[in-house]
Amino acid sequence: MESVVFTPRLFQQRYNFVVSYIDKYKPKKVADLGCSECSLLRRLKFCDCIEELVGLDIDKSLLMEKTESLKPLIIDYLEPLKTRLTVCLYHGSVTEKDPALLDFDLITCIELIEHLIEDDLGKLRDTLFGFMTPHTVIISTPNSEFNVLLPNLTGFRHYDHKFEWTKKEFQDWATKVATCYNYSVDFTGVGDPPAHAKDVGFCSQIGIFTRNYTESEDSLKQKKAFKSVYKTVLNVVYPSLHDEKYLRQAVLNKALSFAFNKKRELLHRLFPREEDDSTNIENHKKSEASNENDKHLEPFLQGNTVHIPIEMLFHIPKVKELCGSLDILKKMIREDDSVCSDNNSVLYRVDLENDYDITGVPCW
Ligand SMILES: C[S@@+](CC[C@H](N)C(=O)[O-])C[C@H]1O[C@@H](n2cnc3c(N)ncnc32)[C@H](O)[C@@H]1O
Ligand SMILES: [Mg+2]
Repeated sequence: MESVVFTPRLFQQRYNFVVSYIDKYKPKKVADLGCSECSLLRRLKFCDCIEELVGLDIDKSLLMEKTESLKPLIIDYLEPLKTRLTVCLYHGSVTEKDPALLDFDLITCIELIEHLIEDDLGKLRDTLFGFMTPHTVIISTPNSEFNVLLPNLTGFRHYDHKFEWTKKEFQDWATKVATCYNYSVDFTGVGDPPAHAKDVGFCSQIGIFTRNYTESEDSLKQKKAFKSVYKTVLNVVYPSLHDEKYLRQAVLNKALSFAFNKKRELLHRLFPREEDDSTNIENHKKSEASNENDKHLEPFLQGNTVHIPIEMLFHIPKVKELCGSLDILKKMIREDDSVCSDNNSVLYRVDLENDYDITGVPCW
């Protein structure tokens, strides 16, 4: 038989499906049940709208192995997120009720349900739709009708699967669940069948459940009083521009690296290395003359100090966007001990005779 090749690979198509859903509906609180090696969570970390991202799995060793990959990297500190983001991993079972998973906008179960014995599937149904009650649930599971197209497959697709359902079996189960817990459900899937076997349907079938009612504050409050049973494996808050410390750092990184380059450019212009002294002095004079007119927007040299006007730094689009007003930028610069400044300029003292500035860094 002609083998079926998925491009992108099937698991990636499942993740892409979730990411597209998130891009469209912008949920803020998202949880992935049976998150396994956290591959989906690592992708969801980059969805701007998500403020709280949670993974739950019963396999603690898998979670422990992957905690590092969900912690902020150096780049996350250098380029803080615009939104807040907290990432939590819990060790626990989808059959247990814990307030940590209440009040979510979206909960995904990607290739999870087929790993549960009948009794646990019943408990998941009750926990997910009767206790967690997120606004939306996305469940994916193998479509057993597709199996005839998978070469060399005997039995189930994975040794741990407890069942694999036809389209009708999944849709019957999902429709019953939806009716029972007051959700609506739509069906789709990923992994297109080949043209000659369209009837088998998608390789992975997907149900999207949407809650039909608004949860009352009272009901939520009662459930929040439940005892916690999940064990926290990871709880990290990503650096975000909502945090004054990271906002200040992001503004100063941008503004001061720009100021430093402007200082170098100015000194290059005024004192080209190949030039003789008389040209240097002429350049210097010209520069001082022109700067009288627009000192607030052009760097200039006065005595042995380079002035980089703060107003000029404020016109860097990113700096303007981040700090909003010139006064705030001035305050941030004034309060940073590592920067020498007066109220109008960032100042660099330079040792013109030796081509070095006072910090020992070559001037140009
Ligand atoms: C096939 S893997 C899921 C893969 C993952 N969702 C993905 O798409 O990359 C099934 C996962 O469900 C987890 N699991 C099985 N029973 C569970 C339960 N009762 N509670 C939580 N997780 C469970 C397993 O440990 C495993 O990591
Ligand atoms: Mg599976």
